[in-house]
Amino acid sequence: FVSTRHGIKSPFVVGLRQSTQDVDTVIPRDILGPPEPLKNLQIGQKIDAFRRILESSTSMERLANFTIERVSYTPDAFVMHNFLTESECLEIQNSARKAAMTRAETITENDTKSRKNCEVAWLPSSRSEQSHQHSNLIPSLVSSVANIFLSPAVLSNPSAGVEDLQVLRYGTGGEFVLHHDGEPRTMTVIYYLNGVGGTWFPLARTSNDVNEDPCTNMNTSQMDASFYKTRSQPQNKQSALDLGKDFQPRSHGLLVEGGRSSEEDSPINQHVASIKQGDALVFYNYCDDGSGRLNWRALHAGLPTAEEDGEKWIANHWFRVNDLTEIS
Ligand SMILES: O=C(O)CCC(=O)C(=O)O
Ligand SMILES: [Fe+2]
Repeated sequence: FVSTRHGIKSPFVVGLRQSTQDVDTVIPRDILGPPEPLKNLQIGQKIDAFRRILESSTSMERLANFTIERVSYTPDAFVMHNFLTESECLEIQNSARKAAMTRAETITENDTKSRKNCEVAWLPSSRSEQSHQHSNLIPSLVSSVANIFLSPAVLSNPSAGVEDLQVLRYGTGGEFVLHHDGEPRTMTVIYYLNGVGGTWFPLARTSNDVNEDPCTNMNTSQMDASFYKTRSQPQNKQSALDLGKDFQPRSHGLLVEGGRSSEEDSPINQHVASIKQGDALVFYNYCDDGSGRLNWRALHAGLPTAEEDGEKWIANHWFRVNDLTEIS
């Protein structure tokens, strides 16, 4: 991802659709979603991947294996099983504690209730900001994720980048109500740092069978249009909540749930994907059909943390393309 800083020009002419105005489609398809071979991965299929880990005790590099599994078609969503080691999960938690955690606030103005009982710390993503005490863990996660999940066109877009790592600690009952991660966050990565999950996508399609699509009975083009009317900042929270009101976790959409021991356990049903400590979820927030529109089906919530789960620790990495028009 370092190359984007040097401004290698993309060969594509791209531009983001502006608010609700109709403009000609100028974004090629297959840029804002998963590249090959992830694109063609079916639900239930896995591919093997690896990343380089620097062992801090020995300063030796080793390759760590993990698997990638598709968990939803719309939005495109994947779980990376065993992406982080336990000690890496603890390192991130400890760095967040040291950085001092403050009450989490969402980007939506005048809205303090979207996130409840949740604290946040931001840790630098860029290599140059790593202090001597810090390992290169976070920058190395950025490169691994970017190289696997971003298309060549996004990787070479000079305005593409990643935000600092946002670490969240929820207490019992802590939650984040239904929302869309919003513009210009093209891709979200959620790292599960202690095995507690509860991330729910009510509108996700997790089956090849169209009858099992939670949105079959919806007028999807109208949904698209109404989402578009309300997506401007501050996000209209009520309209987001309304979109999920007829649906239930475990029966509709996709629930990314913690607590089950291993990926070998067969899931309860197609609406549930199990994660454990060190797993990560990757999903795409834009449609990849050339329209440049946000995908309203990427709406999601962090469900209230159960008492028996105690704390829930996750971290978010938001990859973004700040200005697709820049390279038009
Ligand atoms: O808590 C979760 O599981 C999801 C968090 C989330 O969606 C966010 O922080 O944007
Ligand atoms: Fe989110």
